[in-house]
Amino acid sequence: MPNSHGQIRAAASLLQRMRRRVAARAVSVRNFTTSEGHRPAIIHKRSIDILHDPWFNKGTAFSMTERDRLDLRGLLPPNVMSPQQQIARFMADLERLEEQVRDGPSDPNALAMWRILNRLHDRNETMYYKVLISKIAEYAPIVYTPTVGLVCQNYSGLFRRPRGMFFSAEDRGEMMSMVYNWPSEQVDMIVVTDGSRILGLGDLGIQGIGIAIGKLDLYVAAAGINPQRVLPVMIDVGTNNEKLLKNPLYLGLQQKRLEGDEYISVIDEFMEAVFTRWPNVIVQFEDFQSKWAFKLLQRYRNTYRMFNDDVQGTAGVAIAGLLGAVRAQGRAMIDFPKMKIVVAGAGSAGIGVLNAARKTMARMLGDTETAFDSASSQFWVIDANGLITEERSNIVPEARPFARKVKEINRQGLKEGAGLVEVVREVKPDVLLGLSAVGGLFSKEVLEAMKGSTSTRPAIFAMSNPTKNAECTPEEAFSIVGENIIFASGSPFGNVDLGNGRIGHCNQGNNMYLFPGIGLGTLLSGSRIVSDGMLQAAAEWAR
Ligand SMILES: NC(=O)c1ccc[n+]([C@@H]2O[C@H](COP(=O)([O-])OP(=O)(O)OC[C@H]3O[C@@H](n4cnc5c(N)ncnc54)[C@H](O)[C@@H]3O)[C@@H](O)[C@H]2O)c1
Ligand SMILES: O=C(O)C[C@H](O)C(=O)O
Ligand SMILES: [Mg+2]
Repeated sequence: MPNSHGQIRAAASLLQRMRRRVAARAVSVRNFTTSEGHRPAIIHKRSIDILHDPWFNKGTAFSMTERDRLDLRGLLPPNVMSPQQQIARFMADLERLEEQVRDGPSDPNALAMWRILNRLHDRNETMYYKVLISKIAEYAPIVYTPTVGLVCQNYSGLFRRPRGMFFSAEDRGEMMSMVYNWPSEQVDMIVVTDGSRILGLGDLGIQGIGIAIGKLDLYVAAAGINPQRVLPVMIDVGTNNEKLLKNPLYLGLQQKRLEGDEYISVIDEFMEAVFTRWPNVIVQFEDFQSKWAFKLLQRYRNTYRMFNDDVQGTAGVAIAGLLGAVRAQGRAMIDFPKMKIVVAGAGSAGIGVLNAARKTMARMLGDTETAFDSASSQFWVIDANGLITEERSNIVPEARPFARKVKEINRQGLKEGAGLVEVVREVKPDVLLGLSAVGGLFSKEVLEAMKGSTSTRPAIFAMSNPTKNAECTPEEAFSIVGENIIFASGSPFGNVDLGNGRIGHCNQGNNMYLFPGIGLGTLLSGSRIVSDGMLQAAAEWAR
């Protein structure tokens, strides 16, 4: 460090000279980053370094002029390819596998497709997003749910190049300077996870970063966010997954998760650091176990531009689906508060949906306290211990507003802890919604019971992810409950052939249809926070 005025002046002038030299080496290349060719990009790299930088690499599509100006001549095969030719060459490989996946989805083939796409992501981001956007319906299930679940489960073995940032419990006190290690001056969108509840797959520790990467891919592909301005983040506070704790190849901290104030202090430090460097960033919390999801949302929602996708994004998509179901049942929208809804799962997702649905119903009923009470009585909530009533001991505070009154359910012939089949039989709901992470929970008996629904078109939303964790498949639902049902699943399933040219439609109810728009809307509007009203408006507009 300089310690006298003379040394400080010398250091300052050296810095000046270095800055000028760097500026002189910066090359302004027209038509560089965009295919349309009207936005110049400044790049402070030359030669092989450009080919190794996925933000700027264009591979064989570098024109001869660019090759000369960037010292690339001789570093690439001589034939200049158009971006279209490049994509055609790449697709030949991918489409062969795609056919196999279409003929019979299998984990190894889906993973092989993910590897090919991921390698392109690491080489040439511009081309990667062009490919992704061109076939988003086909490739979203590869870079996102369900294949991303498999990727997270195998992340330590699949890891080749880092993507995003890792903050660990070991980095306490360092995060404020660490954020400046990220190469991008501007970041618009961060998706952060602590890996504690990845889809329905449980605690995957550091391997959960895959989910943040997959979500941000959709921000770029669906919302048009600049790929240089997105940042996937993993906060590694340990893992309680015994298999990972014992695996010598596991890439995260091999210690039990931090709890209590220690845990919160890590997340606080991270939030302060990222909002100091990028005051306008939006932070999406993803796949935090429920006990932290609610607490952190309450802690930050009025201070920072942030939201929790599992609590709020899921709620928005579910409300859009529920309002769509009212319409599909041929009822007036104002009938929504009359719907009887059974929800299996009272975690971050289930409670998020319940809160938002209650709010929407109460608003339709006039937004009074009585309206809230009356709306609450439309829900029957079941968790791992059965029907939640006021008699439940150790009830989580977030579930309390939805606990059924004992007298009331006694009249229905139900009691605390009643099982799902019993509840469905007695309630005869219009909607059965699953966010339990339990594959097959909507068993034959449960679906048989749904045949007693008082609705002409009962709705079944099996929203848990990934595919194996879905509460039932569309085939099961259509074949057991009947052809008139309205069906949605969290992970993608194909439609069901009902014979005689009729199709049972499988809709997808996944927060992917909401979060890119929420992020983009927040960014464009310059809103200081992400309010419930914004999510509500998005849900009602989406239906
Ligand atoms: N489709 C979507 O957009 C979307 C969004 C968020 C979460 N999810 C999925 O929802 C699932 C749950 O997520 P979460 O964060 O709420 O998890 P969580 O672990 O916090 O909650 C799961 C809930 O299900 C309950 N449960 C467990 N076994 C049950 C059973 N046999 N019967 C009834 N309830 C049972 C638990 O008691 C708990 O209340 C996951 O699979 C996740 O992938 C889907
Ligand atoms: O990631 C998804 O596919 C949806 C949701 O956020 C989940 O946690 O399951
Ligand atoms: Mg999630």
